[in-house]
Amino acid sequence: MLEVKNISFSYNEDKKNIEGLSFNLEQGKMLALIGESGSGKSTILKLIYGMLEWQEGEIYYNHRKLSGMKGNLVPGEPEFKYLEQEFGLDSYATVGDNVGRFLSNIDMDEKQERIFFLLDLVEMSSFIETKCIHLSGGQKQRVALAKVLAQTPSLLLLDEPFSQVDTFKKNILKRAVFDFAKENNISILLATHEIEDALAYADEMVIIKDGKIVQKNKPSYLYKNPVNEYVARLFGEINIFTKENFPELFKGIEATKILVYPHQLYAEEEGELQVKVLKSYFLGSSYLVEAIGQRKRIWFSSEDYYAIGESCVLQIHDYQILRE
Ligand SMILES: Nc1ncnc2c1ncn2[C@@H]1O[C@H](COP(=O)(O)OP(=O)(O)OP(=O)(O)O)[C@@H](O)[C@H]1O
Repeated sequence: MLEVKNISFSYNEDKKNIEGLSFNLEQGKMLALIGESGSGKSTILKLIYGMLEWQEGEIYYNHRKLSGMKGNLVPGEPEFKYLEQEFGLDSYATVGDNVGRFLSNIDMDEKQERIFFLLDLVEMSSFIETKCIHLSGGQKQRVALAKVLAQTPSLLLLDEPFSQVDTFKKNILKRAVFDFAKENNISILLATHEIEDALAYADEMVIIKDGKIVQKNKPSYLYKNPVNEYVARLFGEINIFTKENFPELFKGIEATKILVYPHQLYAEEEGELQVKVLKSYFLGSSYLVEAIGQRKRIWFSSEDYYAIGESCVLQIHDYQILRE
């Protein structure tokens, strides 16, 4: 179990980049750190890995207090692996050599087998003899993933691990990596902008803003109960209605601000909200329709296509109350 207790950290004296951060991560589980760019996700990974020195608080791993940067001759906790945004590969070594770099040479057949297994997992086995300098960004990222998995770490710190992998490969790769981690009881701390990764795979999500935790809970709980607009907006195109701007929508609703996801707004014969369509985005099984009503942008889902300029009336079928 990883226990982060009340950690604060500043790069310089002007401001705290991380403030009073506390969370736990049980062995074999996945926790996703989500937040806008500059909120502090990478800094948190670097602190836990031991590449930066925190000024306040404590971090424990399996009840052992981590001493951070000052406690290790070489930065980095030995049982942890960190996949940074820059990948950390040796460009002039082959793909196979990069993945096998820290594996034992005692049994060379076993080593080769392990390298091949991991490259197969990330669908890069045909590049085993290729020098990394000749790979694309997405291919490098896949090799880097195989490399951090090579020694089966007990905690994996991943910073935007699929950012350069194309959509075509992304889902296969995510499943392979996250399933491998589950089967091997590897804990994952994942920093990402991609909310879909967190929703589908994370056991818990920690939402970060300006170095502080805004909310933490299971993905399904956060989706249904975001504390404020910042958390709600992480879930994509949403509608926030205030009683002040849309009083007609608040009949029978005891709140002053509500969140309505696009799939909770239906175009119907009768409704409270008159809108004009700006654009329909085809999503495969449905359309996401962008419209304007009372000078505000409104998003709703529809099975039908709506043309630009078309008018329709929307009805709220469900909503979430925003407390802040
Ligand atoms: N080496 C550094 N020196 C000074 N300030 C830094 C340094 N690295 C990051 N920061 C600042 O710390 C804050 C958090 O940065 P961090 O990289 O952790 O954010 P992030 O959430 O990972 O962003 P992104 O999603 O863009 O990677 C930002 O305000 C950033 O400008």
